Order: sequence, then structure tokens, then C-alpha cells
Amino acid sequence: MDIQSTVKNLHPLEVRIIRHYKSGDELTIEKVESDLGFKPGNGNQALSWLQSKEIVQELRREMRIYYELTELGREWKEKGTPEERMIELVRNRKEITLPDIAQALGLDNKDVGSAFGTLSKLGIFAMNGAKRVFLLRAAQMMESGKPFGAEADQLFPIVRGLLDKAHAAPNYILANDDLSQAERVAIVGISKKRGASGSPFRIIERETVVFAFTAVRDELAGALDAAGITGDEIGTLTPEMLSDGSWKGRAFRSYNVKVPPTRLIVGRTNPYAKFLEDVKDKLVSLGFEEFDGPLVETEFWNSDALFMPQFHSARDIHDVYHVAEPEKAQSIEEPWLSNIAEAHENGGKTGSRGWNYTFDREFTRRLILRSQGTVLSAKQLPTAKIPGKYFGMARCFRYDRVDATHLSDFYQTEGIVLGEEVNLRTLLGFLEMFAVEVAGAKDVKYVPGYFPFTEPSVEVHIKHPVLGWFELGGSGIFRPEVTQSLGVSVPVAAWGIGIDRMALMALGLNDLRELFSNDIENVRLRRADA
Ligand SMILES: N[C@@H](Cc1ccccc1)C(=O)O
Repeated sequence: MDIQSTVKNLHPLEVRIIRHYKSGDELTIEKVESDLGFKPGNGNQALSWLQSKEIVQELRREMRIYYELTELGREWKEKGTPEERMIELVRNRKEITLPDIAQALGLDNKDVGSAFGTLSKLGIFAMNGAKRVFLLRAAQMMESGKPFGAEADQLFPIVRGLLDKAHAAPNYILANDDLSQAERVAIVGISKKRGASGSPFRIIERETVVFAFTAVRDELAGALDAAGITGDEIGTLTPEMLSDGSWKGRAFRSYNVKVPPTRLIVGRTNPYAKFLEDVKDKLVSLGFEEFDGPLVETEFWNSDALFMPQFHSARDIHDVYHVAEPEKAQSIEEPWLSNIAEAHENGGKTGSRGWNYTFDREFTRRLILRSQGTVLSAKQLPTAKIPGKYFGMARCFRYDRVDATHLSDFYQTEGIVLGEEVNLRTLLGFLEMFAVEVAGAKDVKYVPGYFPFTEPSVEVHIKHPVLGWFELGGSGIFRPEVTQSLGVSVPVAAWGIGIDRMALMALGLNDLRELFSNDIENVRLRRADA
């Protein structure tokens, strides 16, 4: 150990311990606090600092007995013990029944009865034929100013003294060693008589660590002496000290600029929530309007309106959760229901030949948890402005096996752009913004895809440093079967991007499940500003 630099970096509490005790002394938290007048908690702090510097070491652990003042004890200390209060009352009222005593003092009958027993045994109280309590030897007690007879003089002051002592002790706790034999007997006696729950003291057994100095103590104490460090140095100069001049003539503690500052844990937004907000802000700043909708939707809006054939295996790519109660919506709004039904059956007025099957108007009312954010886009079309730009953050549900890149509920950021001038180039521009600017991907791929509601369709894939290539989302230009049926006659570019997957990339995570982790340390480490 480098004695010189250790000496300079000791805290005054540590210095005082080193100087006050000798090698070979046994130290405990309580002892140090009471010998040196430390505040509660300072003993523990100083000894653990000294231990980490290997100036003290643990010698052994002992079970020790302590007595803690209970709530009741604190009340007794303030208002008086039942005995004290009863003597006072009877002295004033001369004669009074036990129930009246209980009522006057707010004590329960049991306490009053037992205090009466004690006091009559001691020859202080007696009861007359009318069951009224009166003071024996009243005159004598008045004179001496002491309500107690010889025996009482022994017991009551002990209890009173204990209450005062415990009240002054750190955390209302007295150590066994601090008490006289008579005091211990008194506590145990009261607790036995009143039962543990009715006692003014709680008896606790606690493990105490006994420390002793290591071999460096003497050398350190010598170096402290030589440096003139006493532990009474001023650590903090306060305005009061300046105005009353009490700093004069005192030594100051030297600064240690190498001490690492305490870690400040400030409150801040969850990084994932922040990410979602940032994406929203970005879209709003680009002139997008936000849309939203319920988690429970109909088959109609979730899929049929998007030209997904009702009983085709293509529908299986979305393993949807069904609502059990109620099973179906009451109705679907017209003319959308008929328009879409015709589009499926024969193309209707959309210029398509349709899927060529009989549209099931019962099935289409079935309630499900939405499986794609595109449901919001479909519902927006009938009232969309042209030109117009819309987005939504949609929590979606699919019956899926959970792994690093799949969750059974997830967020998509859905978007549509409507306008005469909209085309594939418009779409690719937005896809690039999501992949590069929002997700922060370096490697991006746009590949042809298939969705029943878009033509052409484009999938965007990005390369994650650990997970490799994965699909970020799907997109395309809505088919006329969708747009014409829902009252729109201009091109509509549409996309649904897995926002959780973007966050995975942007926040430097390797598993989607981490986004929803409640491991606070882990969450704190994430960059919220990504
Ligand atoms: N809804 C599609 C993505 C998509 C949205 C919009 C247009 C084309 C594709 C999906 O969840 O996979």
C-alpha cells in the first residue's frame, strides 16, 4: 500500500477511527458510532470504506441482542406509561372506577386492569366498596413529590429511564451491552407480562461484524500524525461558517480530484418508446397525417378489403387470432361491402376479373385481432385527401413462433401516399428513408415480393451485424381492386414496415424480446437518442 497517497485520500470519518483506536482493538458499527459520536449510518460507511482499503478486516460475526422501542414504547415515552398516567389521573380525581380510567386515558381495559394490579400490589392504589380506585398514602406521596413506594421506586424509574434512553438512541435501538443487568431484567419482565406484541420494547437478534485493524494501522496513524491530519478538518465550507467565522483557525480537507463521481441515474424515456416517438416526429415533419384504429377489426377490413381471397391459402400467411365473444360485427358499411364483394367475385367496376368465387358475407363480419397495419390504410381510403400522406403505428397480432426476429404481437409503421404523380419511384424513396435514415442500415436490398393487394410489390431487406439479412417490411402500389372499390382513382403507394425490427437495428440489439425487457440495468444502457 502506498501510505502517503492513502493518507491523503482518507475520509475524516476513517481518520478518526484510525486515530482513536489501537491495533488489536475490536471494532463494531455500534461501538464506533457511540465512542466517536458518529451519526447513525456513518459507522457502517466508514468501516466498509476501511475494509475495502484493507485497513480493517472482518474478525468474526456474532449474534447480538438489541432492544428496539416499539410504537407503543414511543407513545409511553411521550404520554407516560399506563401506571404513570393512572397515578396522575387518580391523584386529580381522588376516586374513579376502572372503566372511567380507561375511558379518560384512552387505554384499553386490559392495560388498566393490569396496571391497577401492579399498583395495588405495590400499595399505591386501593379500591373502595363502590369499586372506585383511590390513592393509598396519598398525603405521603404528595409530600415527597414521588408517587412511588420503596419497591416502585426501583422498577418505574428503570422503565422511564429505558424509554428515555431508547428514544435518544439511533433508530430507537439499544444494544444489550449498553444496559445494566436491572434494565435487561425489566425489559424481559415487561415483554413477558404484556406479550411480545403489547410490549414497549421489541427484542431483536442481529448479526454484528467484529472488525480489527490490519497490519498497516500503526504506519498509517504515524503518517497521519506527521501530516497533521486529525479528522476534524472541514470538508464542506458552508455559508453559515463564512458568516459566523467558525472556519477560522480550522484546517481544511484536501481535494481528491481523482475520485470517480457518483453515478447519477436520471429519469428518461424508455429508449424504444423514444424511438417510436422519433419515427412519428420524422413522418409528421414530412407532412404525414397520423391515423389510428382499434385492435379488434373485422375480416372485411383486415383482409377482404385488401383483396385477399377469403378461402385461399394465401390468407394463411396471416395466422389471425379470433375473438370468441362477440364472434362477429353487426354489419359492414355500404357501399364498401358490395364493392369489395363484387371485386372478389368478378372484379366489379375495377377492371379486374376478380377471384371468381362467391363472397361470404357472414365470414367477412368475423372479429379478429388485426394482423396488419394495412387495415388502417384500407379504412382511410374512402375519406383520404388527394393528394395525401398518412401513417400509423399499429400494434398487430399474429399467431407466430417467438424468436429473435418474430413476436406474436409487434408494431408496424404503416403508410400510404396518394396522388396523380405517385409511382414506384415515390415508394422506393420512402423505403430508403426507413431503411437508411431511421433504421440506420448500411446494406439494403429491394426485392420483388407478392401481396394480394399490391402490384408491383417490393420487399425491403436490411443486413443486421449479428442476425444477418432480414425483411424489414413489405410495400407496393395498391391494386385497383382495392382503390377503386374504396372510392380512390389515383395511384396509392403503401408500405408496412416492422418498426420493432427497425428499432433492433437502430438501438443495436440482437433480439426483439430485448425491446420489451424489464431488466432496468439493461434498459439504462441503451442509447435513447439513437
Ligand atoms: N401488410 C403487409 C406489408 C405491406 C403493407 C403495404 C403494402 C404492401 C405490403 C405485411 O404485413 O406483410
